[in-house]
Amino acid sequence: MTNPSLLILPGDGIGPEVMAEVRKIIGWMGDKRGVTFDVSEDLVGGAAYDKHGVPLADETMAKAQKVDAVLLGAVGGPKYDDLDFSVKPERGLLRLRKEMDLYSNLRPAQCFDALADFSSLKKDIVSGLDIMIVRELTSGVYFGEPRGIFEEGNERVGINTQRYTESEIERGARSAFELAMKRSKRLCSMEKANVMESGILWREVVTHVGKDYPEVELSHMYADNGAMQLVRAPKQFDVIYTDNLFGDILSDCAAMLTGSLGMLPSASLGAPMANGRPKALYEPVHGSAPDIAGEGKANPCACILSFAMALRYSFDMGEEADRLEAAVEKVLADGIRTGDLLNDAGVTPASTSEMGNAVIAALDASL
Ligand SMILES: NC(=O)c1ccc[n+]([C@@H]2O[C@H](COP(=O)([O-])OP(=O)(O)OC[C@H]3O[C@@H](n4cnc5c(N)ncnc54)[C@H](O)[C@@H]3O)[C@@H](O)[C@H]2O)c1
Ligand SMILES: CC(C)[C@H](C(=O)O)[C@@H](O)C(=O)O
Ligand SMILES: [Mg+2]
Repeated sequence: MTNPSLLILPGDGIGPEVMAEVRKIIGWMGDKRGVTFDVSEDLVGGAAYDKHGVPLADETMAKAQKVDAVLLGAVGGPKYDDLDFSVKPERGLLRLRKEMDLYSNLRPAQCFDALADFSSLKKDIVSGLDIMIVRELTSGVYFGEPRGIFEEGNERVGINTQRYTESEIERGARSAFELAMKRSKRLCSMEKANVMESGILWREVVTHVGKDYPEVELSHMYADNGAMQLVRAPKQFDVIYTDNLFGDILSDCAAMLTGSLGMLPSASLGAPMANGRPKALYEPVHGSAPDIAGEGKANPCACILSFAMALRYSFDMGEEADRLEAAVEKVLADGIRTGDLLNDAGVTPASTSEMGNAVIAALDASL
């Protein structure tokens, strides 16, 4: 049997720093669990632009299409702010999502007990929180045409188009309903049907798909209210299904419920490949964090937990994923924290690599 294959794209800023900790875990799995991955590595984002003049080389795209799963760190940074839009680092990530057709983006927000005190919200509001945002990832205003900056009379106009077909809404909805079936059978769909035609269609299609899942309790909410409800009473939600842009914003918002953006993993899944595994890319929800890049301060948990999602969703290794998640939880419970999870100036934060080493020690202790 061939080993499962992984393409690692560390990217920019703190991307390579947090990915180094995932590499340690991949090594540990080979040494201690007899699970070996065929790992290749390549460039994405600004790092790819520096070498190839594009944020994702065609060869890298082709490799991503072939592997069982892609792990991505983060892209972007101020160095690239003035680049032409077509070669900005973020375009590399968007190309991967679009060409791999990764339409279902799972962004879980789970508040570990050890961090309940650390959230900016009151402990009883977030403690025990475990929600899943399903973000449609390959359409909507991120990709709709027409788009661009055009001359209009004596000024310019910037245009982006929110566009959704029924089938795009439907396939994402099915993935959200399937997840709801495995969880507590509650799904809340968020759009703005009060002001957007695409929102009206969204609500209709999701309602229609819901007829195939009679056990799932479906509700609808305007996305602005959804943002407010997420900070008012987040535990009312289980699975949330929403569009590309609302999902981007709502998931950053949900991140703070867990204590830090440095805690939120994600899985971007597409249709099954010939081997039955879904096309997949795993990445932390956070970006390249230019304000702390290069200082060894980044929290690697989001990237490590993204790898745990890869074990679960791409490789059917649910027990190994549970073990890794439990190891992260133990490290946090033991009080080992990077700076984003500390507010006591008297405590020295763990570095990125100390945090990764602590996870390895917790994994060792779990055997
Ligand atoms: N998936 C991605 O690659 C991705 C996601 C979001 C933003 N970006 C890009 O990253 C760049 C910076 O964007 P931004 O500053 O708006 O968002 P960001 O997520 O990079 O940072 C926001 C804040 O959170 C902190 N933070 C983020 N991740 C952290 C971690 N792991 N540990 C500790 N602190 C962490 C940062 O220090 C910063 O203060 C931009 O170029 C943006 O386009 C990329
Ligand atoms: C970097 C950017 C393209 C990306 C997005 O907007 O989708 C990011 O914010 C995310 O949340 O993954
Ligand atoms: Mg985002």
